Amino acid sequence: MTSTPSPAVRVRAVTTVVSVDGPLLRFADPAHPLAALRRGDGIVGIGEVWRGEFRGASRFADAALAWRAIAAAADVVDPVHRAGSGLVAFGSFAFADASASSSVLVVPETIVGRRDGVAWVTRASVVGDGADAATSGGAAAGAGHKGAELPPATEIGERPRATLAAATLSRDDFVATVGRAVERIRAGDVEKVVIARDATASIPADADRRAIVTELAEAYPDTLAFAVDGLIGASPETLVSVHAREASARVLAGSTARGADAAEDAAAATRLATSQKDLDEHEFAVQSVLRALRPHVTAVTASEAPFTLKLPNLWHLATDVELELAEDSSGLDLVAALHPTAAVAGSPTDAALALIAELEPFDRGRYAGPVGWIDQDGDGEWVIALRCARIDDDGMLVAHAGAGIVIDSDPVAELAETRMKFRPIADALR
Ligand SMILES: C=C(O[C@@H]1C=C(C(=O)O)C=C[C@H]1O)C(=O)O
Repeated sequence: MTSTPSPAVRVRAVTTVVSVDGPLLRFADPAHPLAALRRGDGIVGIGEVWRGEFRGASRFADAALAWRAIAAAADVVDPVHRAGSGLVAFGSFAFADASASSSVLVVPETIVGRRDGVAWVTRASVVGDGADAATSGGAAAGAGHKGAELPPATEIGERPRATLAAATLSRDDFVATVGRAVERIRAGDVEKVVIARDATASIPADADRRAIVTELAEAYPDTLAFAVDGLIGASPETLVSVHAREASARVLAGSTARGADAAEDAAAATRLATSQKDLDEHEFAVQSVLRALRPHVTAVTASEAPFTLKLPNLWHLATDVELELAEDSSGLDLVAALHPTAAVAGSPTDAALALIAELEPFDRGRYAGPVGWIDQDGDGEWVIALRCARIDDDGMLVAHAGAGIVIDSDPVAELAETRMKFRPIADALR
């Protein structure tokens, strides 16, 4: 089931300082961009020298193990020492253990990165006996490193236009499904469950995917704009960000639409911050994160009360969590421990997952799964794949949006909330 790398796969990664002006996405592949960007900085990847694919309940553990082996055997030259320099794999994981979607880690052949005014290029290749085992980048393997010069940049093409249409679950079906979820909560089966619906669109097969990432990044500057293996989005929710044994997470749960004018907007934020339903829903999510992290950390602190996070489409209740990592825990270990949080599954987790599998008539794929990157030290940045769409090679696009359902949820209000959560993708295609 798993393509575990043989210990012989040895990756050499050499990072060099370069000078880069303008959007990093110009260096990415228009058809298969790899990117993790915040306010224009971050990393983009080109090509592929190694890919691991993982499935089933052990996908996180298998990926963490595979990455440990790759990182331990790697030969890394990194004078830059910034988040995202050196050896890096992009990753995207399926939401459900039983998903038909595989989960992936991908080491690009080239990474162009920029942070705090410093830019770099990393060139990776597979060396030694494992060179034949590498994936599509095999042609470059063993061929020695190209120079540190930047890969070719190309102008980002026109943004493809398309309209998102409700898919498996119509709006009415969603309202009915939320109604059933509320009944099950009343019956005591779960405390909270996150119910999602799907929507599709079709873009030209040759559309420049980078244009969608660019639009998302510009419209939602406080998010991580990502593109990994066909999954493109802008997530406001940091599952965990790890740097030099310190980690942070941002828990979001509890949402309301932005107001039409300043007064209404302020009132909406106040209502959210004082709504017992939303505060309860938020507390489930925070507790699930703290519980999951405890075995992996030596210290953890969360803000006393949630704050209201303002996004262009929504207000969210948010709590930031800061932690110190125990020795030997990597970003992927934390991801494995955290997923699925109550923010995207519900509480208690197992009962909520069973109810999602029963009530949602589709496979979430990688929606609501972790997406991000990891480096040779286990550092990295992982967000929950929200406000995103999977775009296949033929241009078929599938997006999902969900809402946390608790005992006094109003199904019609939850439908409205999912509409707001589709907006980043819907607007990026307008
Ligand atoms: C499930 C989604 O969002 C999650 C659910 C939220 C909620 O129920 O209030 C808020 C933020 C996210 O944790 C989504 O965007 O699809």
